[in-house]
Amino acid sequence: MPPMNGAIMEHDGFSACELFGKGYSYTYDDVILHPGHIYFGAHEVSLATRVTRNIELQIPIVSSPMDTVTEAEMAVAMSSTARGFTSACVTDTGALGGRLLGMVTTRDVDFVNDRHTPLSEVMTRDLVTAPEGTDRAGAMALLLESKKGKLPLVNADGELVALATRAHFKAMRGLPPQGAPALSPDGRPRVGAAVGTREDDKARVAKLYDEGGVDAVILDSSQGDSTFQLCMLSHIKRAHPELEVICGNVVTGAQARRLIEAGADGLRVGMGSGSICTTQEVCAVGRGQATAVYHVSRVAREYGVPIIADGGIQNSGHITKALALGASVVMCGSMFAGTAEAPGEYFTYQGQRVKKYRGMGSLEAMSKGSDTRYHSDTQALKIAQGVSGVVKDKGSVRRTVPFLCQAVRQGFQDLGGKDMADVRRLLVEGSLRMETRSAAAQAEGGVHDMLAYEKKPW
Ligand SMILES: NC(=O)C1=CN([C@@H]2O[C@H](COP(=O)(O)OP(=O)(O)OC[C@H]3O[C@@H](n4cnc5c(N)ncnc54)[C@H](O)[C@@H]3O)[C@@H](O)[C@H]2O)C=CC1
Ligand SMILES: O=c1[nH]c(=O)c2[nH+]cn([C@@H]3O[C@H](COP(=O)(O)O)[C@@H](O)[C@H]3O)c2[nH]1
Ligand SMILES: [K+]
Repeated sequence: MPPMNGAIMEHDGFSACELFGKGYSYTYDDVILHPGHIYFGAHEVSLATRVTRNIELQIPIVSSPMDTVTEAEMAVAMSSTARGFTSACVTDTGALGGRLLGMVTTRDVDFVNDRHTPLSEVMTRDLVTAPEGTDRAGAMALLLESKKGKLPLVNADGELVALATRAHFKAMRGLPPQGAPALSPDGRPRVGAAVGTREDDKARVAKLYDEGGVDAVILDSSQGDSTFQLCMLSHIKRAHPELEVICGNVVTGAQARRLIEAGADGLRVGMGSGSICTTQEVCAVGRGQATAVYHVSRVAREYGVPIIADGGIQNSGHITKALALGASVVMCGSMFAGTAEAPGEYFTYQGQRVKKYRGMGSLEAMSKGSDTRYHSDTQALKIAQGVSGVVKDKGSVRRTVPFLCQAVRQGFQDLGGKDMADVRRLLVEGSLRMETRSAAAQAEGGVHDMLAYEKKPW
């Protein structure tokens, strides 16, 4: 049971409401959270959350919709599902949960030239299966024994519940446990896509929804409180009422309220906080990210709308702070740029293995693709709001993300919050205490007085 919180009685530190009401713009490093009381193990902490009103995720981390961060490979890895598909299970409903009828692999279709051949004519019906609940070790043993590549898991009624594959187990060797994938009720990996707010983006939304089967779209603007977003939002809600719409970006309660009242199912928070962003320098607008997250979350919570803290995340501590200050999800660009799953090839820069990372408002990105968004095809002057550069090789997100999540679980444990709702309760009732750090306190909080050291996060 959570204990009575002594911190309030001690009047130590400040509640978020007190700290963020003082007229300063703070970011994650300015603020330090006070520990609460630990009464559970870190392994008991659940990070399950919502990214929109109706979409649940198993972990509170998503990758940025940027052309040097997220394409198909990143999306597949972030949803914690198997890489690539060379086979398909056939069920009587055409979906997970239906009765398993057979399986089609490349061996069944390699020499079938008529692409209209029904799967029922070529599929393998005589399958080795395992009962629902078979664990990883059991599935691997069965794959070894049967010498098959695929092992469908079925329940007592013969309905498909999962598929274990040799390729997946091989790919996962040496990686930490990946956690449960984020799936829709019919078993598809959850996916969202970013769109603009111009007339031709309506056709893109229709394609994404009808053919791509996306669960959510993000209206992707630096300043989301615009007539353009309100028009696009109302169009999507009329044309595709089932599609969840995330609006943004916003940094104030007023912006948030207008978009939520117009029907936004989620909000993306952050203006100029990104590692590649120059918006605050160029346009003079934005907000310190911790302050932005807190104030937007206060308004969004009134409506039960989740918010995404977007930009400026540099470490697991920043993720814990963003979630503790009211975000339901964090969005990372630079953390995931330079990973194996990010688009682009590695190359050598000053002796280091690197990949390209660039802002979507950089001159380079504008002249490739996001060009027409800025009307720069018809206007002579291009004003960049981002930079283009390189980041170091960061390995695989399949390694990074499980460690980040474990670090956040430990952060939640230190705060005394068992899950997102618990941490939210601490914030709202004011028992989550915090204060700002002086420059010297920030230096003390980092590594100091070492002649040489290696900083290995995990
Ligand atoms: N989070 C952040 O701090 C920032 C993010 N970015 C990223 O850069 C990219 C581009 O952002 P934005 O420049 O804000 O893109 P945007 O497409 O929202 O806006 C580009 C320009 O087009 C105008 N516009 C949009 N819809 C219109 C319509 N229907 N009719 C006429 N004009 C219209 C806008 O007012 C703006 O001047 C996005 O990926 C965004 O996430 C850029 C700057 C800051
Ligand atoms: O001012 C900006 N100019 C840009 O060109 C730009 N491109 C992306 N973004 C935003 O930055 C976020 C990623 O930030 P991080 O690298 O810090 O994770 C992303 O998720 C975006 O919100 C931009 N902001
Ligand atoms: K910045």
